[in-house]
Amino acid sequence: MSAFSLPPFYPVVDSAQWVERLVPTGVKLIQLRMKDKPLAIMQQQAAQALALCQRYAAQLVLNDYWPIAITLKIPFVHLGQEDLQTADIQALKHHNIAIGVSTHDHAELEKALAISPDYVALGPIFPTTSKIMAFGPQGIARITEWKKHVGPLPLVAIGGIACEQAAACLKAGADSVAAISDITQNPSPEERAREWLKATQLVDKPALSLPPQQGLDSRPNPSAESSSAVHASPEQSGSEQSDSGHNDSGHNDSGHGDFGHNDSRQEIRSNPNEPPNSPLSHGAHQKHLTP
Ligand SMILES: Cc1ncc(COP(=O)(O)OP(=O)(O)O)c(N)n1
Ligand SMILES: Cc1nc(C(=O)O)sc1CCOP(=O)(O)O
Ligand SMILES: [Mg+2]
Repeated sequence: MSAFSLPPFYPVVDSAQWVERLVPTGVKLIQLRMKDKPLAIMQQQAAQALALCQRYAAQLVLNDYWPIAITLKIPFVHLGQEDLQTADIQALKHHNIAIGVSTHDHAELEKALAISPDYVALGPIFPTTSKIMAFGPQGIARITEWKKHVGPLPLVAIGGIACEQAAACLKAGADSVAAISDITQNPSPEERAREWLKATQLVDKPALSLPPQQGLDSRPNPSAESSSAVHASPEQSGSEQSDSGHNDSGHNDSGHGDFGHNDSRQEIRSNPNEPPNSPLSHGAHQKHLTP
C-alpha cells in the first residue's frame, strides 16, 4: 500500500474533449469515465486524453478499462467493486499502475483495502443524477468515519458534490473531491473548474483525532505521520453541509488530529522507496507548497 498525495479537485469526464477543455484551467487530476463505447473508440479517447494530460502535467485516471491502461501505459485506473472481481490487480501493480477503488459500505471498504489500493472513493455523498446508485447518500459525517478507517490512504469523496460543498468534504477528511455534473452541466465549465480549483486549493483542514484502528485494517494513525495544514482565506473555505444520508454506522468526527493538506504538484516524492514513475507524490511526509 502506498500513500500518495492526491490533488484536492478531481473532475470526472466522459471524453477526451472534456479533458482538452479542463486541463488548461489547471486541473491536475482527471478521470476519463466512458461507458458503453466500442473498445477502439475507448482506446483512441484514452490515448488522446493521456497525451493532453502529459502536455499539461496532469494525472489521468482511466475508469474501468484497466487493460487499456496497461497497453497505453496510463499510470492510474479507477475500479469499482465489480471491476475488482475481474481486474488483474497483480498485473496492474507489476506495471506500476496506481489503483483507486469505489466503496459504499463497510464490506466494500474491506474488499477495497484487501488489494492495497492507492486511494479509496466514498460515495455518493449527496444524491447524484449522474449514476443510478444502489446506495443512498452517505452524508458528510461518513467521510470522517471513512478517513478514520483508512488513515493515511487518500480518500476521495464523490457523488452530488457541488463546488460550494467541496471545502466541507475536505474538512471532514476527504483528500480529494470528485465531481461530474457540477462541472459538465455548468453553463461555463472552464470557469466552474477554476472555481473548484480555488475552493479546494487552500482549505484549512481542522485537526481530527484518529483513534487506534479497529476492525477494518491496522494502518498507522495518520495524525502521527502527516504534517501541518495550510490556511485558507475565508472566501476559500466553502460552507458546511450537514449529513443528510443513511449510513450503516453512525460514529462521527470526535476529536482532533491532522490529515495535513495535499498539494497538487506531481512527482514530489518524499519517500525514496517510491518508484520514480509513481503517479503521484507520497503523502506521509508531504510538503506544503504554495500555488
Ligand atoms: C472517483 C470515483 N469514485 C467512484 C467511481 C465509481 O466507480 P464504479 O463504482 O466502478 O462505477 P462506474 O464509474 O464505473 O460507473 C468513479 N468512477 N470514480
Ligand atoms: C460515478 C459515480 N460514482 C459514485 C459512487 O458513489 O461511487 S457517484 C458517481 C456520480 C458522480 O457524479 P456527480 O458529481 O454528477 O454526482
Ligand atoms: Mg467501474
